[in-house]
Amino acid sequence: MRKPIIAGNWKMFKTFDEAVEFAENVREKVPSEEKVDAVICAPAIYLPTLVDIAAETDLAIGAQNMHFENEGAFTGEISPSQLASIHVDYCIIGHSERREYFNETDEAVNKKVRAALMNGIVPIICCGETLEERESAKTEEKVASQVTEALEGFSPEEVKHMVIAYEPIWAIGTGKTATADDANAVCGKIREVVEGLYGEETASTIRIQYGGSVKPENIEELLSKEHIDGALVGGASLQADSYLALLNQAAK
Ligand SMILES: O=C[C@H](O)COP(=O)(O)O
Repeated sequence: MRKPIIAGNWKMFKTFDEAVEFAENVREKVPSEEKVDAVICAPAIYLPTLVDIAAETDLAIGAQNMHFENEGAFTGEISPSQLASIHVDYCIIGHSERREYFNETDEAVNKKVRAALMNGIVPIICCGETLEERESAKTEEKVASQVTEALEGFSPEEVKHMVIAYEPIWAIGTGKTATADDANAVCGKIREVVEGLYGEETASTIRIQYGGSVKPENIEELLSKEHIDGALVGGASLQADSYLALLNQAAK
């Protein structure tokens, strides 16, 4: 049985004081990591402080993006080895907002996934279709191609340590959630793609999250589905109460 993973993605929200208050509030309240992996992916400038606050608790801290080189003349970028040097455990890679607004390509995603693993960071690899693609029945094709390119060139053992987040773009921040059955069908398709590339054992080990308007009211049904192993959560991860409610549901 796969352990659920609930990752909050704060995106570009919260002041420093709000971030600290949140982390201090939840750090002792998150369920045991034996039951659920609890992650907060915060703005980069807050990461060292949040890592300190979360130290020796069951809360893990992640980044929202990184470069694929460990160092170099890349003004304004943050490297995977820099994240590792402050003990960041996770990094979201290829979020649709990065693909759309910052031209992140599947090739860059693949390089970032490799760089994350080489630095001991768990990549949360995002994929998902636009509304137009869904309406023209291209969801599976789009997601399969994103996953295939992101996962190119790894060993089965490496792939087992990755997390994939299926986020239909039309469901992000809109209040529209894919039905649990639809989300499960696409997550099942992703598992099939992983199986085709890396075999049954890897496919049944890798964790696949759903993301897109997840909240305490719909998490239970989503997590009851065979292929959904957790959630990547935007809006509902910004308040301690709703974030904890999501974790507690997942830990049941
Ligand atoms: O990374 C998180 C997703 O973009 C979902 O955001 P949301 O829960 O606000 O819809």
